[in-house]
Amino acid sequence: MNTLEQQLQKLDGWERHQEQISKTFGFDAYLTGILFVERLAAFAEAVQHHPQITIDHTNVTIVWTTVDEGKLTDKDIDGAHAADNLYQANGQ
Ligand SMILES: C[C@H](O)[C@H](O)[C@H]1CNC2=NC(N)=NC(=O)C2=N1
Repeated sequence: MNTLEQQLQKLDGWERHQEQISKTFGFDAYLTGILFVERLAAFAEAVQHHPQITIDHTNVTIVWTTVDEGKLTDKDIDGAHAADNLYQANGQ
């Protein structure tokens, strides 16, 4: 059985801060980062689970937590994998 802790350990480069996980993605151009944000936003709408997103020029920081439950859940793990997959698909 995969506990949340085990799933968190499988994530690459995500930092845990209490009941949040975050990762900063770097891009070679501002609009490449914006494209990543658009794709992640489409994912978020599809699954109705939305990350905090901070855009700082070519760096995009994603924070996942499950607001309704006030804690980390499987939805946040799924969101982290989705962000990683979209980042790779972007050719970064
Ligand atoms: C009704 C709606 O699906 C919920 O309010 C969703 C929307 N998006 C959400 N996003 C996040 N990050 N956490 C939530 O608990 C959450 N709840």
